Amino acid sequence: MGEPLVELTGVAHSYRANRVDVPALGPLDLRVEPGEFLVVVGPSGSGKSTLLRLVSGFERPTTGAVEVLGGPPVPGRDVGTVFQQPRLFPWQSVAGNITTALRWAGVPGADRPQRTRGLLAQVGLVELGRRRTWEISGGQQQRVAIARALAARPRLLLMDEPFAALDALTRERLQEDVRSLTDGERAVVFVTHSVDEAVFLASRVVVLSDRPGRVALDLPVPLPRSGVPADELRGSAEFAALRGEVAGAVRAVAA
Ligand SMILES: Nc1ncnc2c1ncn2[C@@H]1O[C@H](COP(=O)(O)OP(=O)(O)OP(=O)(O)O)[C@@H](O)[C@H]1O
Repeated sequence: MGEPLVELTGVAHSYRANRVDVPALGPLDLRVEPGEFLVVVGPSGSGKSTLLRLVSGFERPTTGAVEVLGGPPVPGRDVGTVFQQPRLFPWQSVAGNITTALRWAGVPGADRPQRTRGLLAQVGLVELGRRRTWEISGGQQQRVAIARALAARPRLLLMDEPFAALDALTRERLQEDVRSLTDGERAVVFVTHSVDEAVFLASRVVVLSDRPGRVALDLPVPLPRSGVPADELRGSAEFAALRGEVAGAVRAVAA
């Protein structure tokens, strides 16, 4: 095993609300290696978003240590993030949103047009660069959000229920595209409520228990990551078996 991209050691997090500590997550240990597509599933309120906030550095753990790339995470520097809502700038074009992200990432002005075109191509939106963000569909907006998150070439991509607001067909198409976002270098941590989505996307699924979330199941998903059509994969016996195992764990923690 190489150097982990993410390492959580004895991490627990509580929020303080109305003078009461509300335990939200942990204690838990978790490592994410380069190339992993980790999908986190768990009941509502089990601390999934809290986990992402700790990894992105927007929140510090109450106890334990969070390390990203070997040190404490610096918000906005180490990771790209995609949320449930695309959060695009409506006063900019599709391409403009991506160019702005490149500028924030410190990419020199002369390189930005070419990098913008490359990112548009990567998310299948070359034709739509000049449109305003309200002139494209919800699925296309979420593609722009993904391109924007990739602008800084982050080693780690965090995705917090990014497809929850999309229709089923659009959601499946985006899942097929997003599945290939990991490579030997990059890892993805993806949060969802959907067991099907988890098994389709993941190279590994973690199921969190009810609040405060702890690791109830940590399951490798050894499905092929290329060369098999998505429909065939979703219809396979291996897929069904893994889905059954994850669904069983989700039912058990919810009971
Ligand atoms: N800023 C906050 N202040 C107080 N409590 C909070 C805060 N943010 C989250 N919580 C509480 O911490 C717990 C975990 O919240 P979190 O949003 O991480 O869960 P989640 O698993 O992402 O939930 P969901 O699936 O519903 O999005 C919940 O009980 C929530 O009410």
